[in-house]
Amino acid sequence: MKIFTASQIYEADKFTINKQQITSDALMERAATKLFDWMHSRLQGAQVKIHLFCGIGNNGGDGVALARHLHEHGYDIAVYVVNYSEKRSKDFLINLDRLKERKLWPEFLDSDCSLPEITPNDIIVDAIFGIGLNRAPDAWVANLIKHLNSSSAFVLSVDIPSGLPSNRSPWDGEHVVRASYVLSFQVPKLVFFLPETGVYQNQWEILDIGLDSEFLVKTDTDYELIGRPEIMPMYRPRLKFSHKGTYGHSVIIGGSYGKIGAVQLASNACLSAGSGLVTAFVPECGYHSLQTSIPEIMVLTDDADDSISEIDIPFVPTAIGVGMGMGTKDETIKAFGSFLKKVETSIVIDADGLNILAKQPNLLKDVPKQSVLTPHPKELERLIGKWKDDFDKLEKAKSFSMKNDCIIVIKGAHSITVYKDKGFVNTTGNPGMATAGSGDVLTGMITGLMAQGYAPLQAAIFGVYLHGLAGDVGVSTAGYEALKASGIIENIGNAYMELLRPPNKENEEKV
Ligand SMILES: NC(=O)C1=CN([C@@H]2O[C@H](COP(=O)(O)OP(=O)(O)OC[C@H]3O[C@@H](n4cnc5c(N)ncnc54)[C@H](OP(=O)(O)O)[C@@H]3O)[C@@H](O)[C@H]2O)[C@@H](O)CC1
Ligand SMILES: [K+]
Repeated sequence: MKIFTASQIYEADKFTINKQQITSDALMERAATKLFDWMHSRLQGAQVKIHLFCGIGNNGGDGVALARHLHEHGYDIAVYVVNYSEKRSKDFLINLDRLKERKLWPEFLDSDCSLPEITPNDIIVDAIFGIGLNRAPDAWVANLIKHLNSSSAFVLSVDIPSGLPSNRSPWDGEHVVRASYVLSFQVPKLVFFLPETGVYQNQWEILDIGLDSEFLVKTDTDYELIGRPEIMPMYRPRLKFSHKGTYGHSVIIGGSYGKIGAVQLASNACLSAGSGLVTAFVPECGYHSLQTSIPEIMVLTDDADDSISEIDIPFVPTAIGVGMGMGTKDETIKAFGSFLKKVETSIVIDADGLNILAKQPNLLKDVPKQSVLTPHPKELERLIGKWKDDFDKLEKAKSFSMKNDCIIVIKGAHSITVYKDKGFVNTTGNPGMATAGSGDVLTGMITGLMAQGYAPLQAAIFGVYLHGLAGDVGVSTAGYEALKASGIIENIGNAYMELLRPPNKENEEKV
């Protein structure tokens, strides 16, 4: 699903009004009807107090129109107009008049008003600011937002939590509505997925307000949300008349004394992702543990006992994953440098491989084109430098990717795979996956996918999705705290099955 910017949404708005020959008021009515239907189907007339806080723009207009529907269906509502500007929008005013025609008089809030009383059992509808927010809210509006946040009531935000800009971090985090739920129109907003701005909403859902599909299909976006519909077409089914050679020979390079487990996890994950053959290349000290823990893989060892000093692979691997647990000793840096000079096809670089590149940026020129880099936040910072906020981080990652022709997987709650000027935002995964070795598993999986013929960008996007899905299946039995990296590997198979399960299978079983 495409993630549009605010200006693209405004364009879609105009395009729809023109093409469908409707008024902007009719579009607002569609939005308000969808909001109402969502609430009504859940509340079914319950007499819970609903406080609607409406701004004076179109977000406020949505709120005022929703208030009318709620009133007509007998809900117990209180409407407040947050009067932060004289520039009221046309459709806001139309809907305000409709309320007044029904003898409903909102309370107008301004800088010297008293704050409405709200109890924890009430519901707040937050329609103060939408995607039109372009500066910090005035102090009294900020104060109102803080009051809403401290109420403990359920907060339903319209389109986007008020006070949260759609293209930058907030001016002050305390002046943003903390939404229990966001009903966002037509398309998700990028801020929902970034670590600094995602915290302002607990859950979000899209309401389809019928923005024109021609516009939505034809318009290119900088970001795309990756869910099952985007992943399925990438899947490469296994062929009946195939053998292990068909699915490639992966090599996983890494490990040092005390950190052989990282290679074990990556190799195992590589195999479970479907690589036909897997060879691990480790320092001598890793030989026995690898041979005994994973009988399916082959092991090559470095002459040195406790860290890598020379990388010598006596065949041409189909795919290579390198860096986990490798350390950054001088001889390892040297070995990694000469390895990069020899290798020709795209590789996957993780952990100490990335730390070495950060220490010695001159090595970047030898990294094969379209290699996949899988940094966690600290490793990313070492590579691309400090960032001001999440948006700056994405821009920096994009220019790094552009300059070095590499794919960067920015790991996080919603990992974002960046290639040149595009970002692919993942939707699977959970906090249980914030555990030792989870990243090694991901590197192994992406390598295993590349071995099977997935192009590097696809391997990264698909691998991140499958890794998250394996973690999601894993927590269903292990729980968040007990899920381990090896538990993620155990569920890679289940994740494939889940991916391939027909969407209606569950229903069929119930019949
Ligand atoms: N296409 C769609 O999907 C549809 C969208 N719809 C809805 O429209 C919403 C966007 O509406 P909107 O453009 O009127 O902006 P909104 O957020 O209500 O702000 C109002 C105005 O406030 C101003 N302003 C900004 N910051 C400020 C500040 N700190 N303090 C004081 N003032 C400030 C700024 O005006 P300015 O003063 O800069 O001229 C801004 O224009 C969208 O989120 C969705 O809910 C639906 O109706 C159906 C179709
Ligand atoms: K809002």
